[in-house]
Amino acid sequence: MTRPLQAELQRGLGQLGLAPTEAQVQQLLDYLDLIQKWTKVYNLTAVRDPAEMLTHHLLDSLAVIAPLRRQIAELGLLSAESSALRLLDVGSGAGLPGAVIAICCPDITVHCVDTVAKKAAFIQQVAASLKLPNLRGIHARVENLTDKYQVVSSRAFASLVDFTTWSVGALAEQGIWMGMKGKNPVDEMAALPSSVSVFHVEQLAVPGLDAERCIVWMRRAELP
Ligand SMILES: C[S@@+](CC[C@H](N)C(=O)[O-])C[C@H]1O[C@@H](n2cnc3c(N)ncnc32)[C@H](O)[C@@H]1O
Repeated sequence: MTRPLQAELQRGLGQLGLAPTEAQVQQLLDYLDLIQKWTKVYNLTAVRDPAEMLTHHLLDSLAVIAPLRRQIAELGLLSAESSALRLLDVGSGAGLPGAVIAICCPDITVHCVDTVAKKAAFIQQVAASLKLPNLRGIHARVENLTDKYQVVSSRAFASLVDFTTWSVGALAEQGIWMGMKGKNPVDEMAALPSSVSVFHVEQLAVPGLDAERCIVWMRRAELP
């Protein structure tokens, strides 16, 4: 990782109001290095340019950290009884946003599921190399998972209907879905079944990225 990119990351973190430790910043930089190294062999992501990887992948994923922490606090998802909050990142690919969340939030247990074995193996490699005991890669279809998670996230995965339908079996009773999207996906939200309720659409500003981004927060609809 070159010095200008490091400076750009620090600037972006500041703009997002994040203050990770020095060790976490180093883990974020090492994570980018690992993606670049593995992408040469395993084609983990279409983005190859390091500067583009920083804005389109890393900063884009970092933009959800503060909103995620806010939702967890507001909804009381991290209660005194549960020692660690569990988050499932669906169709995680190279670990976006799952690995970034695991680095920035050591108090969250993050599982990244992907149908492609080499992608799940990459996550295991990231966990080992960066010494992240809270990160795990799972090689599976999300539809087949039965363990429960308080937060189920996805980025560049599928329509909101498919995302929620395929992952509902992994959502804890009081859990929430965090769908990362570009433009406000009005049509996708309108197509959601009555069993899913959107409780907040949150606009995001990603440093260095001139594009619309939002999070669609959803949960199970309360039955009448
Ligand atoms: C376009 S990639 C997005 C990767 C990453 N989230 C990102 O933002 O760069 C979508 C990923 O979903 C995975 N995938 C597709 N269907 C899946 C399923 N049913 N269960 C788990 N993963 C799936 C694919 O293998 C692929 O890695």
